[in-house]
Amino acid sequence: MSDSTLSGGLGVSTAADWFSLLKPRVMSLVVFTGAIGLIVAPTHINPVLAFTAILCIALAAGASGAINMWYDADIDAVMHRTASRPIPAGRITANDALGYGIVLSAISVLLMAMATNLLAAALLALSIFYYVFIYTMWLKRSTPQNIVIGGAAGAFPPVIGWAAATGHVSLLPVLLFTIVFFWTPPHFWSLSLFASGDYERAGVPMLPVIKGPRHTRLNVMVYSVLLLPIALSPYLFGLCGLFYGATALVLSVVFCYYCWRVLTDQQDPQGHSLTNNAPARAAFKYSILYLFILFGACAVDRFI
Ligand code: HEM
Ligand SMILES: CC(C)=CCC/C(C)=C/CC/C(C)=C/COP(=O)(O)OP(=O)(O)O
Repeated sequence: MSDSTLSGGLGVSTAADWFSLLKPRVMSLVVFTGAIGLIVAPTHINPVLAFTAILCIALAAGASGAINMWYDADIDAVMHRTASRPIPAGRITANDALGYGIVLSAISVLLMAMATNLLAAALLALSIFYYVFIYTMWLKRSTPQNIVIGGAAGAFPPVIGWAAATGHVSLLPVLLFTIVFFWTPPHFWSLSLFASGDYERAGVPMLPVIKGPRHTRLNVMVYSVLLLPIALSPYLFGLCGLFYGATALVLSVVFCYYCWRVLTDQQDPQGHSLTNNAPARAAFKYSILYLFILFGACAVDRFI
């Protein structure tokens, strides 16, 4: 426990506040995809080192989340969804969060280098750099394509997991990267359809704010269709078996259906939802289930 002061007032931070700076719920899926990258790699790695590598991915993802919250404290304070986070609520100072993020980032990269290899550590450092500098500091506030380009940061973990186990990168982890890359737009733009008021208030140029809901719905649909063959590609390239292929097909067709519901949601003439964005909320929830099951199937496929 520690006392923290922000210009707005005095707050007392709890361990839960420090934990929440790591964005644990979002990061759980990031860490899961990283763990799967490690598990499906052909090389056997000592279980203690494997656990350490996964811990490093979790630490790095969390640390970059804390640095993101330091940088974004101004917009987080304006958005309803984020206003109660520890920095805007005044329970942790922005500087403390920055120091925490930097220290954890350094520990994660050094520990990864010691426990596994330099390639995994370098990729881990690159993903922190990408999320903090490319997405958070540069793209997020400057272009509605922010999450397409910036989303690459969240796609690195399976490659890092694979590299930690093998010391190199090959086709399967690259395909897993590509899956997360094409999954991110329908995941985030579904959410942005029902959270666009927040982004508009904060002046963040997310797609629905700049191009409107109709254009965003179309993009959600297009990316879900593009994702279908990409999700199937590990099977089509012979790197995963029929179990994975069938799971990917069913999951992806269902995802396309959810996105179709987003596209054809009842709308007013400006394209605003008349159903409180029920289809977009459903597609967002499903997107998370989709990636968990798809990556889970990839691992199961290796062992059957
Ligand atoms: C630039 C890319 C991305 C953006 C902008 C984004 C944005 C968001 C936002 C704003 C939320 C709502 C979080 C909240 O209310 O606290 C969310 C939820 C979530 N995201 Fe993403 N996301 C991105 C990529 C990813 C990636 C790559 C993953 C994992 C591989 C992921 C996993 C999740 C999960 C699991 C949740 C649900 C958290 C919960 O249960 O509250 N996201 N995302
Ligand atoms: C290993 C490693 C470093 C992985 C990086 C993980 C990563 C980049 C995840 C991206 C997902 C994410 C938290 C987006 C939040 O966007 P936002 O910051 O705009 O969301 P917010 O409005 O909730 O702050």
